[in-house]
Amino acid sequence: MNICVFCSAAPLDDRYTAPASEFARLLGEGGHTLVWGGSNAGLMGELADGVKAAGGRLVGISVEFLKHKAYEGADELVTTADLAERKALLLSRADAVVVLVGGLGTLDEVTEVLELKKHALHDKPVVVLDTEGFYAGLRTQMERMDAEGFLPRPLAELIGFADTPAQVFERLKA
Ligand SMILES: CC(C)=CCNc1ncnc2c1ncn2[C@@H]1O[C@H](COP(=O)(O)O)[C@@H](O)[C@H]1O
Repeated sequence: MNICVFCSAAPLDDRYTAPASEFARLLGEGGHTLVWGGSNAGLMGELADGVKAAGGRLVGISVEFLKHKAYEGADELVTTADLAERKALLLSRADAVVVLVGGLGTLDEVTEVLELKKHALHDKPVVVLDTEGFYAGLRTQMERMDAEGFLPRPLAELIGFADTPAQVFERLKA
């Protein structure tokens, strides 16, 4: 399976990096391909290192203004002209999307994927690894949208939440 992962480009505390490394190991050992932003920065770099060490394939989709931070050692590295093109390519190369802890870049990416799914422009599974309850606030906000009629289809069809890396793969049936 080609699994697109959105996650932080920042160097993070062990309580965030350890579950991400476990996720990377399961992805690689499962014979999957990581499709990601192609950077060596922070958690993105650690994720790629973990997948590679576990024998997984790496497909990086970088962007012109960040290509100086591109990960060396990807099996395939594509550089897009801008962020919009990168987001489109990340999704088109994926069978499923997984969201690890992240900041505004991650939020931008997952929001776009969910908006496209809302409009039935794709139907790929989207699963959040909710490490340390990091996404509790976002989840509460989305549940309120769901409960109060802001979403045209049930939230549970758009996105799933997992507490552990193993649960992510159970949800993806991968
Ligand atoms: C120090 C430096 C120049 C880092 C390079 N920074 C980046 N390199 C590659 N992808 C990025 C970068 N910043 C944001 N992104 C994209 O946005 C997400 C990370 O943004 P954030 O840290 O969550 O907000 C990633 O999924 C990635 O696809």
